[in-house]
Amino acid sequence: MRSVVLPSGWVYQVFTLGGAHSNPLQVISFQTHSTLSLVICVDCAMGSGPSAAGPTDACAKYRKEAIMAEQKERTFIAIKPDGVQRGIIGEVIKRFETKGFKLVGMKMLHAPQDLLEEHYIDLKERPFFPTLMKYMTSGPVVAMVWEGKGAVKTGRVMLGETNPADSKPGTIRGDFCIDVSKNIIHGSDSVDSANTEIALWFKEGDLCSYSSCAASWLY
Ligand SMILES: O=P(O)(O)OP(=O)(O)OP(=O)(O)OC[C@H]1O[C@@H](n2cnc3c(O)ncnc32)[C@H](O)[C@@H]1O
Ligand SMILES: Nc1ncnc2c1ncn2[C@@H]1O[C@H](COP(=O)(O)OP(=O)(O)O)[C@@H](O)[C@H]1O
Repeated sequence: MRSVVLPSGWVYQVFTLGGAHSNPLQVISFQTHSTLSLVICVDCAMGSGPSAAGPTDACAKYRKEAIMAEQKERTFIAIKPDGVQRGIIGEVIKRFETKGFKLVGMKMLHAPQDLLEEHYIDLKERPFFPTLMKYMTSGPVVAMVWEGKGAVKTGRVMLGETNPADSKPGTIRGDFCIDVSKNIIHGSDSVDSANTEIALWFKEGDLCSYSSCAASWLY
């Protein structure tokens, strides 16, 4: 049996996959925080059984499913009232579209106060919270869900820093705004918060699952 020493902060888990798989398959997943980094089949990793002839069919199938799941990561992006009023909706959509992300949900709404209080619950004790609520209820917002590999992390890079003054040119906040209290756009900061925010702003039936003909040119 082979053994590995994991760098600090990494964990591994061994589990058995059944269900959709024709053969029950035991896999080891290596993770750091919530990021799935590597999944390997026990047969292949341990050099026993079918691995002598290469990865098992089930392993290859699981890997393919894991890659496809990676491409389905979703992030919640909202154009704030100042972004709507300043006519930046099209520019934001253009940037996410031309990057290669897939739009799977979008709606314009006057966000109710209770929704915003839930959305910004972590900031409730911050001194600027009342200003933030006044700002976010000052006009309609455009709520969107974008899908693609690394959508959360890359989405944040595309947005820039919270304070536009710290945002590099080329980022949305770096190019289109000046002040932290009017920073035109929101983007989820982790996969977990993306899932929470999407569930808060959208009902499951509001989102569209579809294949994009561009996928094979992107991945
Ligand atoms: O949630 P989003 O809106 O994407 O923002 P963020 O992740 O970049 O940043 P924070 O949660 O720290 O702050 C949430 C928002 O609160 C506002 N905000 C943060 N700090 C602020 C401050 O010092 N004064 C006024 N508004 C502030 C600003 O609109 C931020 O985008
Ligand atoms: N110091 C601040 N003053 C005014 N508004 C702020 C300040 N910090 C954050 N905000 C507002 O609160 C929002 C949420 O903050 P936060 O979640 O920290 O950042 P981000 O929006 O980049 O995820 C910001 O986008 C911004 O609109």
